[in-house]
Amino acid sequence: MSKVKDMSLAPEGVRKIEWVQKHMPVLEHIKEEYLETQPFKGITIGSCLHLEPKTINLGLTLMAGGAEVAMTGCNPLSTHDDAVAGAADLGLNVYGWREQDDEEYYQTINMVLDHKPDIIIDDGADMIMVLHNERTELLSHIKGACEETTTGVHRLQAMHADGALKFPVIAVNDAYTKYLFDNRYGTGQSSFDAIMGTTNMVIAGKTVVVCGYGWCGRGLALRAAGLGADVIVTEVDPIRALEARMDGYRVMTIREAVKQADLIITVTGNADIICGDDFKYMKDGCMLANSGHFNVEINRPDLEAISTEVKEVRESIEEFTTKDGRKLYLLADGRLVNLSAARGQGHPAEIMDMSFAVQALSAKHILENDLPVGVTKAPDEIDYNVATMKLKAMGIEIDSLTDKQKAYMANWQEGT
Ligand SMILES: NC(=O)c1ccc[n+]([C@@H]2O[C@H](COP(=O)([O-])OP(=O)(O)OC[C@H]3O[C@@H](n4cnc5c(N)ncnc54)[C@H](O)[C@@H]3O)[C@@H](O)[C@H]2O)c1
Ligand SMILES: N[C@@H](CCSC[C@H]1O[C@@H](n2cnc3c(=O)[nH]cnc32)[C@H](O)[C@@H]1O)C(=O)O
Repeated sequence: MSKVKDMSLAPEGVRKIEWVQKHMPVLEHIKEEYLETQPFKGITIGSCLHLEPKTINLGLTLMAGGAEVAMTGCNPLSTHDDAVAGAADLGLNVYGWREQDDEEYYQTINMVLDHKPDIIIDDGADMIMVLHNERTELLSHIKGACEETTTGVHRLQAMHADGALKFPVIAVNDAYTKYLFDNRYGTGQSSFDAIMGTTNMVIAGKTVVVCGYGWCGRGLALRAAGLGADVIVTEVDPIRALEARMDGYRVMTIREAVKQADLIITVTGNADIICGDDFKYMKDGCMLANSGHFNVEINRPDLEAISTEVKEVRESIEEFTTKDGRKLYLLADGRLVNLSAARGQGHPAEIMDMSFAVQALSAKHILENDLPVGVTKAPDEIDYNVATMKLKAMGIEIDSLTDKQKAYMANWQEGT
């Protein structure tokens, strides 16, 4: 069963899915293995992930392993209508279309839950919240869930601390082969890909402010500098602020940074990073984008409050004319620019290859182990497995420890 916008887009969707499959060798390897071993026979997996070709390939991997798979999107703007049509054509249950309103967004989450999933794969924890708040009759059926992103992990940890979480969750985000690559290099590349594609503007010579120097922020600052920007970082954590400074960026408060910015990218997972009077200090023409979470990092109502006119001047670009006559530009409604902008394609396939390999292996881990209720990291074995497969696919060989080296590392008596 499926609910998508236009099934005539299926051939193009299938073409795009086939393209990413050529660039996701680790997931393809797991798919072949699952086809043989059928770890998910008789199991239903429900996912709430950005619906685009790479995610569909994860769905196909789980289906190859014997699962009934039902998928919906985790963001109202990020679904690719051709990819979901292709997915439906290839036998997945898929519910979603681009530009859903809030009601439709939660309706399609419920459509997935109607399949009575045993395992949930979530991104941002919206599906897990619906399960705990509205579909409590399904809770006892759930064997566990995997969470894709930093903020989802934070929400679930907070939920567990309150005693509210009712099943085990694997924090896929916290695997090394996820955040070190996806959050850093993935967000760094795909955000600029989307910003440049959306605006058709140059980055070189611009002052780019990156708010938040976590794993995503590090990637964004690195790519901004590589593109020739003058990079400013804002932080609230003194250690990360210091790291940003020593990595070569200017560090200052947001109030100072907004005065100099040509482009501001928020990537904190926090709310109200740009709000209130911040908008009053911005230069005419300043562009605003978010690559963090939901649409709360840039406070749109506060921007509207100082504006006399708002209009879409180019696809995924809104122009706000302020009362004092400046023009400020908000990209993709302040939602994740790399996925929500019409030209956002999300992370490169080679990156999602690793993130989704961790997802596919973690889902199997949930089935095969009696995990405690709570949020746990994916086992190191999964991480090393994925890294080893990725290196192999890249044709890279590395050394291994000799017995003598192992003995030396385990020894505490030998000194100078
Ligand atoms: N766009 C994408 O594709 C993508 C990919 C991965 C993660 N994410 C999301 O991006 C966000 C960041 O993820 P991360 O892994 O980098 O998290 P992280 O925890 O490593 O980093 C977040 C940083 O933001 C800082 N911060 C918090 N409040 C701040 C404030 N008011 N001003 C300045 N800095 C502040 C924190 O101190 C921290 O250093 C999360 O919401 C995550 O879910 C998006
Ligand atoms: N659902 C929330 C949460 C942030 S999504 C951030 C996650 O998106 C994931 N992501 C980035 N690019 C892609 C992609 O192309 N396909 C699927 N997921 C992606 C990435 O792993 C990251 O952890 C929201 O939309 O606001």
